[in-house]
Amino acid sequence: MNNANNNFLKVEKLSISFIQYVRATKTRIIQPISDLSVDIKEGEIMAVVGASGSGKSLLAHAILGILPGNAICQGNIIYRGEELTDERKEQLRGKEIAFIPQSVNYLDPLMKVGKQVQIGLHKKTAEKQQKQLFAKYELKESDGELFPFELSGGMLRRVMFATCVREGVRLVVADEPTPGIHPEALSEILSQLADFAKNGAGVMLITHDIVSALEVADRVAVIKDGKTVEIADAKAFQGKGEQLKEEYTRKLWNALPQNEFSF
Ligand SMILES: Nc1ncnc2c1ncn2[C@@H]1O[C@H](COP(=O)(O)OP(=O)(O)OP(=O)(O)O)[C@@H](O)[C@H]1O
Ligand code: NI
Repeated sequence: MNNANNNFLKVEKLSISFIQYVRATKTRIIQPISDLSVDIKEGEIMAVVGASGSGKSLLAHAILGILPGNAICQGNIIYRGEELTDERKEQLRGKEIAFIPQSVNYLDPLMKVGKQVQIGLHKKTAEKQQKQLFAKYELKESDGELFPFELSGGMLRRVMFATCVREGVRLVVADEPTPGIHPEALSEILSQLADFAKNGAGVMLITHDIVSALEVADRVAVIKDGKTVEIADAKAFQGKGEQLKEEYTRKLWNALPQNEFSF
């Protein structure tokens, strides 16, 4: 591995705190992320797993530069050898760095979904490309004329996926892209992520679904209470987890329904 590749994306000792107003005059600080480090190489899929509330979405939002205004973010985020400043994040967001958000509320409620998928595509070919993307994600052509509230959760998720398939994408951050997706579309989404990686992009796949993630991930970062517990090769998730370093990771692995009875 050369140096440039190692420096593709490096999140080092990230901490995120929020100032909360308890009463009119009193404030307190909460720190959901305190010591989080993760890195992604070019062409690699890094799964980020952890319980609800462990800080996965905040990590994604920190990389994208879309944390709420009252968040205090410390630590380093290095992208392709350079500090990812707020300004840089804004420049790259939706272009080199694609985001599939966890909540479908990120879609514009007042814009037809077909139009939303056309944003960022070359004007001349946008409509054609959007239709191809719809076909790829098993959306009907007529669905493009619908507003977000007229689509099911699974359909919305597929629309969001289509919005990030763009030429020139180098980093894809997908925050729980698979819930509510039926099995065929799920494998399509996983293989799309694998395609991004094959084309040289780095992919961060945030998910609760370790089993699906392992189908495509190269490594897995395990997050607990805003800290990195372990970063393991996907291959280490087998048997009873003997190759995993941390007790917490082994427990997570062994608690999966298909592993529970393997003792
Ligand atoms: N704007 C905010 N202000 C205060 N606390 C916040 C804010 N956003 C998130 N948090 C807290 O930070 C913690 C981590 O939240 P985050 O959304 O990153 O969790 P997550 O791992 O993505 O969970 P899930 O799997 O349920 O999506 C939670 O305890 C949450 O309450
Ligand atoms: Ni989340």
